[in-house]
Amino acid sequence: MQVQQKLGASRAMKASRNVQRVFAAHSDIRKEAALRVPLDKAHTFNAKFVPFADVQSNKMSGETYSLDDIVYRSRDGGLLDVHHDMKALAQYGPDYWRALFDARVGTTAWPFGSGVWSKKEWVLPGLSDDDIVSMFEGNSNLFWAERFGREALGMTDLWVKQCGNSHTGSFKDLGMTVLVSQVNRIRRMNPKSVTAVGCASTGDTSAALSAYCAAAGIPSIVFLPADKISLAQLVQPIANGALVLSIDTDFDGCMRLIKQVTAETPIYLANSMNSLRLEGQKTAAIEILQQFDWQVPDWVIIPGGNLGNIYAFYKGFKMCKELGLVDKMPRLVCAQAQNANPLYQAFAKANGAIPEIKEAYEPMKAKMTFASAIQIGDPVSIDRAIMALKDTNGIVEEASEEELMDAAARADRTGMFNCPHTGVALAALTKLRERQVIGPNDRTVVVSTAHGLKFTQSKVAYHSKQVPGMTCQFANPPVQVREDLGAVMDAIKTKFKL
Ligand SMILES: Cc1ncc(COP(=O)(O)O)c(C=O)c1O
Ligand SMILES: N[C@@H](CCOP(=O)(O)O)C(=O)O
Repeated sequence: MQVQQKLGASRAMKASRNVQRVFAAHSDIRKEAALRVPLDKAHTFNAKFVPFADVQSNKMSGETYSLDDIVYRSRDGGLLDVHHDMKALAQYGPDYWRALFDARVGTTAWPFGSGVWSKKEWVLPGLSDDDIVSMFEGNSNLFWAERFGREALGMTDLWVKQCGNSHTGSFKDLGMTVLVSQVNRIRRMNPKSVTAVGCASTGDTSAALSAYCAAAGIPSIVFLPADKISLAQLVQPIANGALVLSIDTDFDGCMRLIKQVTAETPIYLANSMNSLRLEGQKTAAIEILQQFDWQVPDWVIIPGGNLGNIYAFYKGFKMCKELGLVDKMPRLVCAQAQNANPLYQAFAKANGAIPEIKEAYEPMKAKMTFASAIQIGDPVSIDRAIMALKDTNGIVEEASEEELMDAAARADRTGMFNCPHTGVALAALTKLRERQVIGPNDRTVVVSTAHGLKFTQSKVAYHSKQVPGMTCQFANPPVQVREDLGAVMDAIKTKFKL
């Protein structure tokens, strides 16, 4: 044991040195990366696709696919998962991995300046650094929501992980860098294999896909439900040069179509049904642990739509536990909008008994919600989400339109600028605090999934009190004033009771 610890520590020091930039006479950081001393020539890390059912049952059937294969489903039509050689990773010990990941944070060394690729050995270990398409995504801030926690919820240890403070304004960048990098490799090996990359989207996936494809010079195509996404989201793929199809259906309809199109053409599927995406998204969980100096929070609350992200978080936490970087798992909460809540309905029907959720589950027709990016009635990753909840003693909670808008607006009053989906998570937290499920001193992380600036239409409607049937109790409408000192002074006196 001691020998392993010693080995771990010396390898960790070596690992830290490995991160340093080579500062050759090149201005190109890709070339610098090629000159870097390899981590360990002997390493045998590798990853492949396996049926998700094998992961669920913890029994490998022997059905596997290379990550270079264009395959989204197992032989029996089930989901796939990216399976890492955990034995090879375990040879290096927790000190090694912690030191390596910590040493890479915030560098400009290619590709480790990215929060995703700083964990490359756990993401896509076989990918050449040169195939990576990255905008140094990740490393998002995790901040102490001191005033909101204290005043609104009586909490001392509330944190918000700002995954929306990212290149295209949502957590989707984390998954898209991985997927587009892998496509880049596949196209390099066989240029005719993938003509374009496509997705169905409620706005954020399409923004991330089109940006990463544009960075790599790969054509992209996005299927959007007409009139159901925000203007800021719509303009992103347009600006990045994607083929934008605005389709007269909802997200679930777009998803059905893209599945058919990608099954019949050399268009590669970029939705989270493709498990490559989740390999990038899982790094946000590892980052949270790293930001807490490898301490595990009690709760992590995640807004859920297509339900890939909750599984990605679970997988990130689980890998850290399995490889000994931490000693427990947080409890996960999936927060859904009441108007698009198939998982919540099943959870309620099963009286919270997670093993019974699958039987109780029924897809639904999702209704309009301000949390438009999670207006999804038939989530592709339902089985993945159930596994994540089962293994973490998880909970599902819902938020009505008024609850989610109020929660976002109330938290905004303490300096945040939340998207409605983060509002769903904050409303779920409020309910769990009211019922004392989450305690006043429990360390709790709310995952903020998108930037509020992508959803200004809903905020304007709320603050103008233009939402039918909603009190908008935290509205702060602008005061219209004439260009006149007296009128200005009156407005100030009224507000501050001068
Ligand atoms: C802003 C935002 N929050 C939350 C989600 C939910 O993530 P998932 O679909 O992985 O459950 C999505 C996308 O669905 C999203 O775009
Ligand atoms: N909110 C998503 C919906 C699609 O989810 P995905 O993770 O399966 O791509 C979006 O922004 O499109």
